[in-house]
Amino acid sequence: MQTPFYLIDKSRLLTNMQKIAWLREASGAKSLLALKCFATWSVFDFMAQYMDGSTSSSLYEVKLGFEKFPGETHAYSVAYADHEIAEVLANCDKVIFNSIGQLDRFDAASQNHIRGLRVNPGVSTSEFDIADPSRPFSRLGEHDPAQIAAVADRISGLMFHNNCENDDFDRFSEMLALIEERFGDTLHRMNWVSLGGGIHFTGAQYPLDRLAGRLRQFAETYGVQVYLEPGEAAITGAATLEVTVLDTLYNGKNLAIVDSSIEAHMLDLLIYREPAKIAPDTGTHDWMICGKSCLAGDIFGEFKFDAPLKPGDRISFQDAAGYTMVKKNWFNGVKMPGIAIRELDGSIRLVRDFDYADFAAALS
Ligand SMILES: Cc1ncc(COP(=O)(O)O)c(C=O)c1O
Ligand SMILES: NCCCCNCC[C@H](N)C(=O)O
Repeated sequence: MQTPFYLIDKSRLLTNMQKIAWLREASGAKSLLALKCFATWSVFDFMAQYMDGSTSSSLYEVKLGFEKFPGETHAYSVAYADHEIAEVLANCDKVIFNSIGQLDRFDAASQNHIRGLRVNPGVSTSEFDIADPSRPFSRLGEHDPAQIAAVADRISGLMFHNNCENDDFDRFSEMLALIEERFGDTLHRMNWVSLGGGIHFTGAQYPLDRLAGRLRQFAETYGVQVYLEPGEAAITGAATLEVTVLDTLYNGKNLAIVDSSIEAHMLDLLIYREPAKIAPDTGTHDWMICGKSCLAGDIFGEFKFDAPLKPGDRISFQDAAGYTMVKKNWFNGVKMPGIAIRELDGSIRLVRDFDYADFAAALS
């Protein structure tokens, strides 16, 4: 198969899916895939056997979830436009407005729909200012308990999303306690509550049983159906980006140029200034792996290999599912990676490829 391509490994995906299904069984909490993180719909039918549906950040995502991900479809967006709302409502089971302004604006249009409101509790676990939903002056949700209580009879649910890559159960629990303290009265008036994404509960060491107990207790206290919106937790470790070395140079360090680009194919890493990962990253030969775009800093990272790299060598970058395929772009006209799936029986099939016509069609 011609590189570059993303390779989704269903057996790795299954490990996460089984934990998600266990959590639902043990806690009653439903999990909806956050399509902003992962929207590769060829594996939606597989994931839907373990998850309860999908949630979205836009009209197009909600349509994709409604069409391709069996189960419930939640609609959320930081802001809907007037011309979008009818189509949004036609493609969802619940709509969650980001602000009271949007709830008011679309009050008549959404009157016969199940409606919710995003609440910003003012605390988060994000270590990145750019990804901190509770950063100062955040636009992500309403924060004033009195104003939220005043519209409670027009909604039946609340959505909180304030965790970010949080693998610390105690921190999650403490933040939930703050939410209960601040918004408890309104929570008692709701039928459902989404606690968003960002909880790394599929991690190897995560105390899943404690999370299940806490979610069940929360649901019973307020008499609500709890939802989670895992993105990363659902697909972490489930895909690689497969690339080939095209050329090597030496400029104080060993450099290998591959047929891909971090800016075009793993952009999230560049945004957060994190290196890519390879496994194993051992050996006595140190190499910097670079992308083929013109960006001087198009560098995947520095890794260890057993032997010097040479043109034709294959490299797999790990963890290439979340916020990766959804952000791929046509910078420099670098060939967009295809998408392949490794089935549970080990066979690999290419489900999408991109060519010059796709590049040309992306602009006009
Ligand atoms: C409202 C909402 N739900 C869920 C998620 C998914 O978060 P994660 O991929 O960290 O689990 C996000 C991330 O932006 C979000 O904003
Ligand atoms: N690995 C670097 C941090 C990633 C942060 N992901 C953010 C997810 C989402 N956009 C959010 O805002 O919670």
